[in-house]
Amino acid sequence: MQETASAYVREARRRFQEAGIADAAFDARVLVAGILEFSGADLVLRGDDPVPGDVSARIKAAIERRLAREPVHRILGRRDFYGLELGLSSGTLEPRPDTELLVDRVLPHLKAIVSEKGSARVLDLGTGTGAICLALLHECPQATGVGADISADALSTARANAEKNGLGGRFEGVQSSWFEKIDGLYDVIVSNPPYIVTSVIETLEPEVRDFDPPAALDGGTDGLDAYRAIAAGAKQYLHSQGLVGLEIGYDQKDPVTAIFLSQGFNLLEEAKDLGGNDRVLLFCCNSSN
Ligand SMILES: C[S@@+](CC[C@H](N)C(=O)[O-])C[C@H]1O[C@@H](n2cnc3c(N)ncnc32)[C@H](O)[C@@H]1O
Repeated sequence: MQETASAYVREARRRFQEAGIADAAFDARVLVAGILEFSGADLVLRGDDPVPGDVSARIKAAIERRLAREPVHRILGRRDFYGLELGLSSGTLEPRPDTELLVDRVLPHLKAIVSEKGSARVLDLGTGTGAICLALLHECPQATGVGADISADALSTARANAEKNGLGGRFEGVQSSWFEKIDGLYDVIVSNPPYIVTSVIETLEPEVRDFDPPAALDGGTDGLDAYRAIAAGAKQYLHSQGLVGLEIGYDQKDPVTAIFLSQGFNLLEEAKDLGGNDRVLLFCCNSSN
């Protein structure tokens, strides 16, 4: 085979299709372009340039890893989220496009708080790569944030992502099980917690089941453990006008709402993802409680 980017894309696409990988053509392009650090346009304009031997070896190894069902962005070690490039590690979930909806919905509230108070504090529980908190801080330069996670590996990745994106001065990583090591008051608490029912995890696609860390997926026997912990603690760490923004599983709107109502919150907003599934809930404090 002639060792050019185009030839590697064709080979990867063919082998991914033969292996039954769903988005074979897309994955082949993203993987090969990602290793070459090519844009989509580069792939067309420089597709017939010879690929140096060391890079060829990396492309071949990456194709084998994808055939073993490792996701493309995990192989590349990075993924874009809300316009930021985030590094990934074994202790982090790969941030999903659906989670950008949580940022979309929280952002106008965060900006309103900043225009009223001049600043705002964000707490991201289960921060992983730092995705949600860093996106909010990037969009809102007057805000500062704490990203908390139980995983030391995730926190060191989140801190590195903050530095890499010029947000290191406004982001602090704290190793904590939910609120355990958290101090102070926040204007916004956000979380995309683990919410998969434990018994469902083994039925997930291998890309998720075998490569996302279990602590990022496992929500306990009914998938709701994290929401109960967050609802039970949130009021103590929120300013009176503060809000909680959550990502949820497609079938969790009613039980998560019930959990937060039982702790004295009001449902402020709900949003569906592009697939039409319930995905985001925003709660505010109920001042009568
Ligand atoms: C679904 S991932 C979300 C990661 C990131 N926020 C995102 O949206 O891409 C859930 C995160 O919660 C963390 N986590 C799990 N149990 C936790 C706990 N008891 N306290 C704090 N974080 C926890 C996991 O390590 C993981 O990083």
